[in-house]
Amino acid sequence: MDNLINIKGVRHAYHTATGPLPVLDGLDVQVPEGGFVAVVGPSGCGKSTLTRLIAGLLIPDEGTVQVHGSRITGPRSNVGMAFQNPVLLEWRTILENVMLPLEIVPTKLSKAEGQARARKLLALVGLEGFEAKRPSELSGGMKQRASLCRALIHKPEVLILDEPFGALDAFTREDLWQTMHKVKAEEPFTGVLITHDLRESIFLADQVVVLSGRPARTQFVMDIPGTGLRTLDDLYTPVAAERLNVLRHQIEVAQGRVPAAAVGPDLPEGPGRPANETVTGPLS
Ligand SMILES: Nc1ncnc2c1ncn2[C@@H]1O[C@H](COP(=O)(O)OP(=O)(O)OP(=O)(O)O)[C@@H](O)[C@H]1O
Repeated sequence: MDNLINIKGVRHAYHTATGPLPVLDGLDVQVPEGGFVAVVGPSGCGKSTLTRLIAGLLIPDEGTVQVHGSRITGPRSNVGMAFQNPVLLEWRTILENVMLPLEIVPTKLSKAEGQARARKLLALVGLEGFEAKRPSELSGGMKQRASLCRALIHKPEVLILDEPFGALDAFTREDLWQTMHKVKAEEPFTGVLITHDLRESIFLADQVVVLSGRPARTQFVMDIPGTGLRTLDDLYTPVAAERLNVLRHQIEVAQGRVPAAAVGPDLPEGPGRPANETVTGPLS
């Protein structure tokens, strides 16, 4: 499968009042068309910076960021984004909030088609009947569902999710994970998920990329084989437990709490074994 997103050898420093702050130092991430990659790593290592690169909001000092083979040179409209804070506009209904990108991003959809699509997406995430409500009438989880619909309304080439479930309670979060699987089946997208939750990463993504501490490089890549719907039971299997162990170990390496050379937990043999669990360098 061709890579829709191709990030190679990216280095970047922010210029701050106290001098340059190197944030990325050898970032390699590839996302095939229709793929869903989760990015995990220590706090402040540069995960959100990676999303800005994909959205074209930041041009790297070195290396390349390509989408569909074209180098990104500026902000891109064909990206959908959802964040930890859903930021819905109180003076608009939920339906109008979901339709907002259609007023900003060039689209071939008529107003009626846009409205029909917004209604379809809201029904898909379980918000049928809430179209005329205001954001303050919705729970945190419902707002996040609406935010997801808004991110998808214009059929973006890439969906970027920056910790969208981070502020939700555990049960609501798990509900949203299952909704995400449903959405992906009905409205296929190419996605990049930033998360601190390793369970979330292996439940949702088909590849997990671990970044090192800042300045971040691609430290470890784990494929999560198997496509299609996953159930929460899949998180309680021995294979899932081993994957979480391996990822937790990699995070400890990234945090500098254990040396990189330390031997990680063993992975089970068999069909569920991640394809490249021993990869400790860049993807390429
Ligand atoms: N515009 C900016 N100017 C200067 N420094 C910045 C800017 N944006 C981010 N930083 C710094 O760059 C580093 C990486 O930030 P980034 O938000 O990408 O990390 P993160 O991995 O997403 O963090 P977290 O896990 O805490 O959400 C941090 O030290 C942050 O303070």
